[in-house]
Amino acid sequence: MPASMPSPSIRIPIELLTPTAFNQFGTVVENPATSPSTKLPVPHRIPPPDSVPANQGFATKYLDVTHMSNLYTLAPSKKPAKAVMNMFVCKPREMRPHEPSMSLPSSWGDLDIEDDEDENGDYERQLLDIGILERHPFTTQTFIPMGLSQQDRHTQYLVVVAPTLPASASSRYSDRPPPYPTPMVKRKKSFKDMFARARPSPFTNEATPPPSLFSRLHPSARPKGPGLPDLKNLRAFVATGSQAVTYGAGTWHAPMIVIGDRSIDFVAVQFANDVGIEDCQEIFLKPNSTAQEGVVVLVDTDSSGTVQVKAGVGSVKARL
Ligand SMILES: NC(=O)NC(O)C(=O)O
Repeated sequence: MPASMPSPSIRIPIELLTPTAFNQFGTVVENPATSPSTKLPVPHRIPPPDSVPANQGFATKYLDVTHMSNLYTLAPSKKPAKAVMNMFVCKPREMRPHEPSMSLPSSWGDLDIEDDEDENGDYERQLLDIGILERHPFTTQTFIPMGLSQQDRHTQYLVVVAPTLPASASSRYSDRPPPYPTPMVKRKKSFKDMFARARPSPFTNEATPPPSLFSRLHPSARPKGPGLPDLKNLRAFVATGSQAVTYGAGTWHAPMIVIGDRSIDFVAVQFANDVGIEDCQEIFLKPNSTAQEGVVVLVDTDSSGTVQVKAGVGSVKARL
């Protein structure tokens, strides 16, 4: 893994965190009955998880609300992982004042980057520089905020994620790729075994290859591939205190970002084996020589400090 990669000058708008919008990166855990997503048009909703009555009728139990994966059996060290819960107490980030720039708008979503005022002219736009991304190739990671309500408008958090570039597009930055889970291919010993892998199979009617280890995982929990982050398609979502988020294994993400008045305590649930490069891989984003700035999230807040949604579902005058 290179220590850094060149980054374009790019400005990212903020979107509403919804299960559908976050789908390719992992899952959003929230109460389906009170989720802001219930107000979205039907095509933007994901069916709620199955539920059953529990606790003698005093609870509704939603089943399998997020999908965890432990892929450490594929790690080079073979050191087994254990399930861990860590706590991250995340301080509010410093931002810099807005200034016009020649930076490109992100290639995802519509964005009028000059639109920084409401009808009363009292929105404030600030700039948040994203200088590092990280991923956990062998595990999902779930961040659960504590003590923050859905109504809290003075403190919110951002989830910043990037798709993964194809490995071929990443090779020019790296000679030695860092460890990444790849399904093991067992060596076949007999001709029968070798032919059994041919498709269409001479021995069965199967026409499709056997399912890989990853296809048995929920799509949100599957590893995203060994490549570097696709910075041009980076996305930034604003979450409320009633939402937890699970990053799929290997999803490139920024360290948790708190916007507002106070720290947020998160419990983070994941697997870990204490081998540094297998647990966490980081990459620094260095603006390239011609870039005026690097990767920047545009953070618009109203007079109460509420982060405004500027792209994606619910962006038109949307409020969380
Ligand atoms: N996401 C975040 O804030 N941090 C991590 O993922 C970590 O494991 O350090």
